[in-house]
Amino acid sequence: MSSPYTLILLRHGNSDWNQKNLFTGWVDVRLSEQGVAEAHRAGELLNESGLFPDVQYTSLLTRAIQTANITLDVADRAWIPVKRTWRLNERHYGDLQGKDKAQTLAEYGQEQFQTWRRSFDVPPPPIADDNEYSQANDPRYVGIDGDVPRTECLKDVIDRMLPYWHSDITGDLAEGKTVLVTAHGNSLRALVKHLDGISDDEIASLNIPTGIPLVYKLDENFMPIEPAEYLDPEAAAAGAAAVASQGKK
Ligand SMILES: O=C(O)[C@@H](CO)OP(=O)(O)O
Repeated sequence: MSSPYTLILLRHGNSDWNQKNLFTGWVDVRLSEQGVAEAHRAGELLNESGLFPDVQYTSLLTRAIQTANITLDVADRAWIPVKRTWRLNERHYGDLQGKDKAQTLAEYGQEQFQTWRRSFDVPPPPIADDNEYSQANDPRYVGIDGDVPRTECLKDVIDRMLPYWHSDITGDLAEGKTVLVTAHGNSLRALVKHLDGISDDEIASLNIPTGIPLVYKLDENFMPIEPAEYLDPEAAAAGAAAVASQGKK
């Protein structure tokens, strides 16, 4: 058997705060009109490729949930089981949550801005619990394992996401299910880093576009047999470049 397992990764569609160029993290914003259209297109791309998800994973954030719902509806798979976990949430952006990316770049300079956005192990300053964009008292996180984060770097995301990959997602893959994971720019960067064996330095230049399914064929160790493919490679390249240049507008 050349490709036992199929995994599809999908970053949520463009959100209201992507559109406004604000650091988002765990702030629960909704899809923009563009994001809704991207989620539709993602469903069409699944149809065109003959891919049929058997189980859906999402974060606890509305933009991922909306994307999953729309995509599955278009793909005529709205009936499949859905599993939601905070472990797939976007990286908590600490005190940057709610701040304008262009203003932050102008205020702190390119090096600090890039360190906060893309370094492996330097988190932004923590958010105060009384900040309007804190999740310290958000009822959806009651009972999560440990405290609600006040900030996270990519390494922190890997540390909370990968155990779930091993405990839950690979279990569904092992049963031969086609798994669709609808999550976020940085939680998916964390998973792609693991799957593609990307170094701590090189991951800085990897950006994931919104709304375009990325398909992995995995072996029995749940590692890629071949490079993953975006279902619309041209749009994916343009989308990734746009993410990389955020702040410069
Ligand atoms: O603001 C965020 O939460 C993320 C994703 O939108 O942004 P960035 O690409 O800057 O990590």
